[in-house]
Amino acid sequence: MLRRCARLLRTTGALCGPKRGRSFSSEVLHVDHSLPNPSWNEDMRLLFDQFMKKSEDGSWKRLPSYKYNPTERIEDVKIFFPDAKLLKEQMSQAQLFPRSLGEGVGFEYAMFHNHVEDRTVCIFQGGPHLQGAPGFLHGGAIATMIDSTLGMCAILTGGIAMTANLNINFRRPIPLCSVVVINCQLDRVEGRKLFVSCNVRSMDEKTLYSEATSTFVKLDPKKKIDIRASGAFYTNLQ
Ligand SMILES: CCCCC/C=C\C/C=C\C/C=C\C/C=C/CCCC(=O)SCCNC(=O)CCNC(=O)[C@H](O)C(C)(C)COP(=O)(O)OP(=O)(O)OC[C@H]1O[C@@H](n2cnc3c(N)ncnc32)[C@H](O)[C@@H]1OP(=O)(O)O
Repeated sequence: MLRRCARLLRTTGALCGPKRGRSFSSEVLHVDHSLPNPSWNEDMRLLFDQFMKKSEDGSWKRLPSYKYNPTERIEDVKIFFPDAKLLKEQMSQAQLFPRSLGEGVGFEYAMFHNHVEDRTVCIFQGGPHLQGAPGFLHGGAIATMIDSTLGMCAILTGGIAMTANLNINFRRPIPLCSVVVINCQLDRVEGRKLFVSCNVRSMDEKTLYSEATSTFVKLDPKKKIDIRASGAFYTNLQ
């Protein structure tokens, strides 16, 4: 496993150190990171191909994923924000956390959604920069992917919502650089509350790594979100 991680670090160039500066070119904006790249191991590719096959009849759909929140989504979210200009800047400049690390060293994942069954599946290969206990994934990294997958499931089935509550049971440690499957479903809807749950299993489904339940709350258009509070963020970056 450690050898596999070392190979990953070499192929992705992570040992060369961090790159300086930021690029906001449209080329960077439009790279879909939920497609196979050289850092994906065989298991990841196999699962990806299996889900692409399942997507052929339209029951499953691959969810594209970018470093930035796609500004096409702005129509869906702008009713919640009083300042549309600031929102647009935020969505196109700030990076989505799970896509903010270099290729292969952090979160490699692809999600698929089934609209009929209200289910979202994420295939996830956690790279060497997500280490917690030696040789295993950090719990926060696991929580990030669980939250992201549950979030997609909630948003795609119920509309724009935020995580209000997240409970995770970590049953077994997840080996670094292994591939796991996060299986999410919408359990029920009560008013603005969307109850979702998931399990995280090994590729052969024999090992149950984690289980989680979560409540997402659909945003209320009457309650505006003021992102001016993150003004310091822009000052520091520029
Ligand atoms: C705008 C964000 C979304 C934008 C998405 C845009 C595009 C999507 C594109 C790509 C998506 C990419 C990734 C998608 C995945 C994302 C996953 C990440 C999601 C997050 O990482 S997100 C960050 C962490 N998240 C927060 O930062 C939330 C902080 N929080 C709040 O902002 C408020 O708290 C809020 C809005 C949650 C509710 O506030 P509110 O004022 O609208 O609602 P209110 O309090 O009135 O509650 C209404 C009913 O929910 C019940 N309720 C409330 N809180 C509860 C709790 N904790 N447990 C159980 N029930 C709860 C009440 O009991 C009441 O229930 P009842 O109706 O029965 O009385």
